[in-house]
Amino acid sequence: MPEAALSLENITCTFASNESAGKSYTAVQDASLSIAPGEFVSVVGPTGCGKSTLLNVGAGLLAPSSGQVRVFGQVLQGVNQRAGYMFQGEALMPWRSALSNVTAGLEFAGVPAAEAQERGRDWLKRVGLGGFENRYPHQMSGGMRKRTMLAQTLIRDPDIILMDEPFSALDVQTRQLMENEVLEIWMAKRKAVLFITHDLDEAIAMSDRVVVLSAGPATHPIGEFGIDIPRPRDVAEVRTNPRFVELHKAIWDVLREEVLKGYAQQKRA
Ligand SMILES: Nc1ncnc2c1ncn2[C@@H]1O[C@H](COP(=O)(O)OP(=O)(O)OP(=O)(O)O)[C@@H](O)[C@H]1O
Repeated sequence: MPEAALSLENITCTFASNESAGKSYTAVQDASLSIAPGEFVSVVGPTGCGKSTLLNVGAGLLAPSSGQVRVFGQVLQGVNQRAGYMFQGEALMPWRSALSNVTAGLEFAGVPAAEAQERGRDWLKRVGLGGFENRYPHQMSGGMRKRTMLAQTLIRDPDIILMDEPFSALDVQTRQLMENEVLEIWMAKRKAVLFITHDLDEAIAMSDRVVVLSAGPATHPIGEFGIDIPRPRDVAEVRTNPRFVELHKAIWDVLREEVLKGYAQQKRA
């Protein structure tokens, strides 16, 4: 079997409880998940189940209580340098222009300013923001800010792309445009992607494989579905494909109960 780009092996994450001293909460328990080079994998699960926790472990931003992460076969220690991470919220620096936000990672890595700027302009064009280099985050729409974040994530050409509900704050049309753009970029580069979403339609439309997580506590994968719908795909059109409808039903059968459990837990909390 070829070496996985990213492999989470028997990950458990236990946090000290913020509410009651001395108590702990095991968000994730014995979760294993691996992504092949070039594979697009989505993880879906009920709200609060531990999706971001798993992604943070894969990014090397959170050390698991037990288990290990391998990146192209090497045990991960510290931050995952082969990965680019696109966060759920707004992560642009308000005092920097679009261009300067996009080039920040290159600057920090010591790339000469002229080269960084050239690559930055090129990436801004690729995400449809040519001509908006000098806009500051507050002068951009939500979609433009997300495009800037996408360029910021991809400019370092990471081998692994980690995305945490990157488009959840966008309106449906902008969201579909951006999903198609991400697919187009991914088709050209074929990097390993771990994509977190609570939106099953988005997961199926984008992915090679969809992994379903159980409701927390002690979240772990409970189902895995290969998405055998031909590419290239248009995320809006693919939804009417009979295979899409079939897969949606099969995955929802597994996910539905977990969503209900997650919802009941949130109401109790
Ligand atoms: N640093 C922390 N300390 C304590 N508890 C935490 C910490 N990080 C996460 N948790 C808890 O772990 C659980 C999983 O959180 P996580 O953010 O991974 O869920 P999620 O599935 O990404 O949520 P959402 O769908 O709302 O984005 C939650 O109950 C959360 O409160």
